[in-house]
Amino acid sequence: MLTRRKNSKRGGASAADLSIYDPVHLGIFEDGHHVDIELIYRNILMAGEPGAGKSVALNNVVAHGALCSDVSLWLFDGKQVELGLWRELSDVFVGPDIATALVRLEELQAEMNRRYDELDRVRRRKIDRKDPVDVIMLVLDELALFSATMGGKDEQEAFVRLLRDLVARGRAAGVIVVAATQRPSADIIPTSLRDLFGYRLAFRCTTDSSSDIILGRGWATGGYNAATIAPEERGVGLLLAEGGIPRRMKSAYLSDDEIYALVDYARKLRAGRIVA
Ligand SMILES: Nc1ncnc2c1ncn2[C@@H]1O[C@H](COP(=O)(O)OP(=O)(O)OP(=O)(O)O)[C@@H](O)[C@H]1O
Repeated sequence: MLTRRKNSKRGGASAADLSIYDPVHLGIFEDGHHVDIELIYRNILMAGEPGAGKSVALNNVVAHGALCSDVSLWLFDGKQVELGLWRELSDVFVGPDIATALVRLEELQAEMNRRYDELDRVRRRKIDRKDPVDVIMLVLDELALFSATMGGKDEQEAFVRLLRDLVARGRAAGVIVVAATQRPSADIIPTSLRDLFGYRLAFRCTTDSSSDIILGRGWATGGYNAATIAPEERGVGLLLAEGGIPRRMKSAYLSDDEIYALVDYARKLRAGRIVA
């Protein structure tokens, strides 16, 4: 048996809450279609210059996670304020503290390994909707603070090593990584890490090369270049889904008041006080 789900006080999803196996609404494409992404078994990287719209997009994903009866939220907030509104709903909240971040990532790695052992024991490849086990949504904002700013080189390298392992192997064990950075440079997002993200969302960048660091080499010369997004087009980005081509989209906007209302609602859902 896989671990029991922590959040599911009612023993399963009701019509009032969401599941991480449902698509996550991120915004709209420029042709007006909804951007609904399948985050289960995938990871997403968001990057772009300061003020381009990463936190707003991140909030959409965290909101979905918070409203799910099958998600544990692990929030790593290097700036302490971006994800702070969701803190009370999180199972784990890490501020700008590299030592704690490393301890928590090691715990998560151990949990992932344990889940793989159990899957192996029952001859399965991945967890699915029917398993009474939480999907762990690990949200990291701002990635660069953990991987390049705080702590010493050893700690930063350990952080990147652990993160790479979680992004590479976590999906089938129900670990989803959602990472954001305002520093799209090769030292923060090495290709070996970038390529593991099934979704990449590039908000406005200052250079063609930083756009390519997020999306992948060659997209800018092919006409998919986040440096061409105008500074005033906040929330506009290029979304690349594994195997596809980047598509221009605008993320849905959640005001602080809307986030507070969602936090209140999610708190009641998690306490089992709203049942369909
Ligand atoms: N989708 C959107 N619709 C409307 N306004 C938006 C949208 N996205 C961002 N904005 C506006 O841009 C501002 C900056 O966005 P956001 O905080 O998400 O940027 P950021 O990329 O996270 O910046 P930083 O890297 O400095 O944290 C928001 O406060 C909001 O006013």
